[in-house]
This record gives sequence, structure tokens and C-alpha cells, in this order.
Amino acid sequence: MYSTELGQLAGQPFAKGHATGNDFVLIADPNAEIDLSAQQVAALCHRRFGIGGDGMIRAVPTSKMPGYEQLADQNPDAYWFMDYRNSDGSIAEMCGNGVRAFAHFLIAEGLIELLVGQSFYIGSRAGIKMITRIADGYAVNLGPWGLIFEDKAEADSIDSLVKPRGWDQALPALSITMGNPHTVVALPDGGMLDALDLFEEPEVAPKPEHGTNVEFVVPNEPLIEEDGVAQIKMRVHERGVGETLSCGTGACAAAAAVRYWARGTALINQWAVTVPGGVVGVEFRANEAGGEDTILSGPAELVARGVIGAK
Ligand SMILES: N[C@@H](CCC[C@H](N)C(=O)O)C(=O)O
Repeated sequence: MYSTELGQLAGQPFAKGHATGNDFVLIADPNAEIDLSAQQVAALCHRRFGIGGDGMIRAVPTSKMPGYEQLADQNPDAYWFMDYRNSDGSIAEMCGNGVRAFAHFLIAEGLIELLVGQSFYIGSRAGIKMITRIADGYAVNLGPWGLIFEDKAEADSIDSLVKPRGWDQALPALSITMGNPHTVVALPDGGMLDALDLFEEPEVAPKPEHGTNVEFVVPNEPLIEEDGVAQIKMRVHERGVGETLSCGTGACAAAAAVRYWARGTALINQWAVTVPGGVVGVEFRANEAGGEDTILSGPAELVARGVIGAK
């Protein structure tokens, strides 16, 4: 079935889940016994020869995650670590939709208990994150957003150029970190957004050091609805994956970029980001350190369970 050796993964139970159509293969590794290779991840995430997914998530105790054990000392409540991989097997620092699917998986597996209104912590490559169960899903505090090319962005409000494949013209963009890198491009209308061919990776120059996820965004007209929530539409080409139906950190980066561009007029804190797979919420909230946290919210569900390598 798979084009690679399954090794320790043969016989391993898995769940398949998604968060606004961003889909993942999830496994629990409570004794930290599984050493995932990039080839295994790519084989499992393959849409024809594998289970299929935009990424793979392993739940492992933070105290047993090589290189991240100190997070468990920093916050012993962050018992579980989200070991996230892109579908090509590469490692990414953070996955906003993945965090919600991860929380849902931990509850479904009986690894944590979490009632609506309660919060818990996880470890991740982007540090410790707090997740709250809300009525219709999960809200994760992803921490502060940041400008990747700070000097250039502050001087010009844009810092790079992006050329979708097949286009002659390059478009101005802003690069934002949400723990992982993003480059956001604003388009003038929804027709252009729908027509984009995102099968291939857009050209980005300059590109953040470790590659980037590219978000194309169209602000609604008017941007702010009567309820005070700003509305934008987004499509994304993800690093290590390709076009996906949703990207949580991408939605936060897109809202942060449009908010940054509009900062002269109003500082809007509540955003609704429509992606092909649904709608996610983004909130910017002042934190105790005098900075600003980014809170992503939206649904997550599991759709199947199985055993890897079952014949
Ligand atoms: N889909 C994710 C982001 C996953 C990681 C990304 N492809 C990267 O390489 O940074 C999300 O929901 O945030």
C-alpha cells in the first residue's frame, strides 16, 4: 500500500481529523517510542497511496520530546506536545488548525478532559500555547505576531513581491511570523482570488529564510460589518503542502497584515476570515507584557479511526 517502510508504525492506531478542511493524520505516542521519518509522513499523507492529509500530528509527552523537554519544566501543565509535520514530511513550527484538531483528538482519546469554558496548555515547536474549549470548537492563543522584515515593512508597509505562477506581474506583500512564516498579498477583488492557480508555489522575493506560506487576501467591502468584526476572504499555498482549504496561522497572518495596512484609520481587533473550508475567527488582544496576543478560533472534528498498515 505505501511506498516506504512502515517500521514501528505498522499496527499503530490513528485518527483522521480536520479543522475547516485542513486535514491531518493523528497518532498518540504516550511513551515516545515512535521516531517518524519524513518518508513515513509523506507516505501516510499521500492522497492516493496513503491515508491522505495536509499534515501529520503525533501526540507525545512534552518531557520526552527531544530538544523541547524544558517546556515541561517551564509549565508542567503543558503535558502533551504537538509534533506537527507537513504532508511532504517537513517540520513546521506551528499549525493553528492542527492545534484545534490536536485538542479534539486528545479529548476523544481520553488523554485529557476539557469541558466548554476550560483551558489547557500544550507544548509545540513555537513554545507553550493555551487552548480553550468554546461552544463551537476551540480557541488557541498563538501569542504575538511579528514582522519578518521589520525595517523594510515599517518604512514601506510592504517588504516583498509575490508572483503567482502564470502571472507576468508581481504583487506587493508583507511577511508576518505567527511562529511560522507567512507572506500576505492583498488582491483587489474576489474574482481575482477565485481565478488564482495555486497548484504551484508562488514566487516570493525576498523569501523568509526557511521558506514561507503564501496567503492571498481580499478585504470585504465594507471591511467592517455592523457587529464591528472585519471580514476578509483568503486562499493559501502552504509551505510543504500546496494549496489547502484552510490555514489557521495563515488566517491570523492575513488579518494581521490587513490590520497593519489599515492602521492609520482604525485598529480593528475582531476578524472573521473566510477560507475555502469555512470561517475562522481571529482576535488581537493586549497582553500583560504590553504586547499583543493573537487568538485563533474555529471548529475541529475527527472523521475516522483506523490502524496503519492494516491489510
Ligand atoms: N495549516 C497550518 C500551517 C501548517 C504549517 C505550514 N505549512 C508551514 O510549513 O509553516 C495552520 O493551520 O496554521
